[in-house]
Amino acid sequence: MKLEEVRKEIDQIDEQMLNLFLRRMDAAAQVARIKAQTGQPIYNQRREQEILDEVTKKAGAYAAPAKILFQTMMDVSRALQHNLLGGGKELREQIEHADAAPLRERVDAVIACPGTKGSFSSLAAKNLFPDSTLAFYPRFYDVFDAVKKGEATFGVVPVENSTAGSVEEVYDLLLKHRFFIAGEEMLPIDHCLCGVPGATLSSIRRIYSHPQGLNQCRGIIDACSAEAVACDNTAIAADLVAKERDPANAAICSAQAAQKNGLVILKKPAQDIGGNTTRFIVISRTLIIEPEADKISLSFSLPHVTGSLHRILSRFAACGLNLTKIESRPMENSRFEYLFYLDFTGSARAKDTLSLLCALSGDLPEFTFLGNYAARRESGETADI
Ligand SMILES: O=C(O)C(=O)C[C@]1(C(=O)O)C=C[C@@H](O)C=C1
Repeated sequence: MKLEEVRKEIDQIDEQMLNLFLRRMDAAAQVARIKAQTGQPIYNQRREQEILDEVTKKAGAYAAPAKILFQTMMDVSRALQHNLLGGGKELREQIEHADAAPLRERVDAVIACPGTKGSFSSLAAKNLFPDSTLAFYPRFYDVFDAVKKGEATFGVVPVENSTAGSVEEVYDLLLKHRFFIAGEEMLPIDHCLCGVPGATLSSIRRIYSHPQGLNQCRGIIDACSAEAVACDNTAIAADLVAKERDPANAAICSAQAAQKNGLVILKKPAQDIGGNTTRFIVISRTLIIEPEADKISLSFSLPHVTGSLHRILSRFAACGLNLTKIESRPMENSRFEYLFYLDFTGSARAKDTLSLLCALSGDLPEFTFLGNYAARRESGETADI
């Protein structure tokens, strides 16, 4: 057979398959109506397993891909049923009625930042909320606590760095509190190695910073043969070095934090890799979706079943949503079970995306919509505070 002839055959098969798929979806819609009348749940694991067992038995050499195909068909069938029965109604209402006032205009807001004046998070907060009041808390934990208690309207915390990777503690706190993400900022991070006046590169024996700062500046720590000492925050490290007045101590922090504490800069930039950039997020107890929001964050858990993550991701892809970040974190009180955290490009107000989110909220264990906000593609300026 010639290529053109085989392709003709494929076209015919596809047409038949498409018609059968449409019939299958109509049948699933009928099942949804019956389930609504009889009060049965949409997901029926036993029925799905029976179908998959049958497919595996009959598909011979193609058993594995046939299973993926049928499992995907049942995923979309369930999504249709959720939508028909108004699944995710609460989420739909929440998104449709979300506050849309821009962050920059919230002059009365109090912004919780980790560390002290000069911390990188506070520089990011100043860019995001130029006219708001900043309040400082020692640790990321305390920032989340301040937002939880209502002491602060929002919190600004780092989530990932281009050299050292994710700030796992912040992901864990976010997944624990299930706060919304209302915005993000990216900052070029130029670290300084600094000490008290009189300190030199050869007098340094201990270097204090947040573990992220230490990880981004391994080269200079090794060159000084110094001990790396972890602190809650880079600006707190600067404060500590200033108070101890020992020329053997140094901090890795921002130039602003060094200046504020009267420290001298021994090396700038102190980081190993150029273009060092950190991404920060704004955490909020209430859902805020600014008009230009184009990034969606969510989390869910998944059963340990072959292809379960792949199937979810393919549903996002089918909606035209591009995955920009995925993170898995261990779930509390369960061994080797994970919560997945995902960022996608997209607007939750777009019809198809909203339908997908609503369907997933009824379908996925522990599903949480974490927000829709304006993605930053370029680094912001490092503000002076
Ligand atoms: O048979 C059902 O109960 C259906 O809702 C149909 C169907 C399917 O698409 O085959 C969809 C969802 C259920 O989890 C099981 C099967």
